[in-house]
Amino acid sequence: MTVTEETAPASHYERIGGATSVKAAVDLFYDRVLADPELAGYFTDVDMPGQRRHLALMLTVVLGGPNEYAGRSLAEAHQPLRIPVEHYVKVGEHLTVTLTELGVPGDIIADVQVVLGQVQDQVVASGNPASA
Ligand code: HEM
Repeated sequence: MTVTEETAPASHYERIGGATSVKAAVDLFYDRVLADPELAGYFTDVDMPGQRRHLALMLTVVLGGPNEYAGRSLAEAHQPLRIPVEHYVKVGEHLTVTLTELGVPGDIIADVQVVLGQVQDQVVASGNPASA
C-alpha cells in the first residue's frame, strides 16, 4: 500500500490542531521569550511580523509540520548571532512551558525535546571566541 496523507500517521503538528494551535502557542511563547531579559535583546532589531514568523516556523519545524520554509538554513540564520548554549536551553524551556500550559500531551513534548537536541549544533555558536 502506498503511504498517502490518509494512511500516514498524524504528525504531532496535526494532533495538536495544526496551524490554529501553532498560532495560539506562538502568541504565548512570544510573550515568554520577549519577557525574558536574557533573550529579548536578540529580537530588538527583528521586525514584529518577523519575530512571530520566526516562532511559528520554529514550532512547526519541531512539531514535524509541513516544511514550507524556504529561507536560510538554521546555521546561516543563527551562527552570526553567537547564541550560547545557555540561551538555547532557555528558549527550549520557554517552549516546553508553553506547550505544557496549552495541554499538549507529554509524548509530543518529549519528542519536541528530542528535536531541539538534534538542531542544537546548528543554532548554538560553534567555538567560543569570547574566551579565545
Ligand atoms: C530549535 C531552535 C530554533 C529554530 C528551529 C529556529 C528557527 C529560525 C528560523 C527558521 C529563522 C528564520 C531565518 C531566516 O529568515 O532566514 C530564525 C531566525 C532567527 N532566530 Fe531562530 N530558531 C531557533 C532558535 C533560536 C534561538 C535559541 C534564538 C535566540 C536565543 C533565535 C533567534 C533568532 C533570531 C534573532 C533570528 C533572526 C535572524 C535575522 O533576521 O538575522 N533562534 N530562526
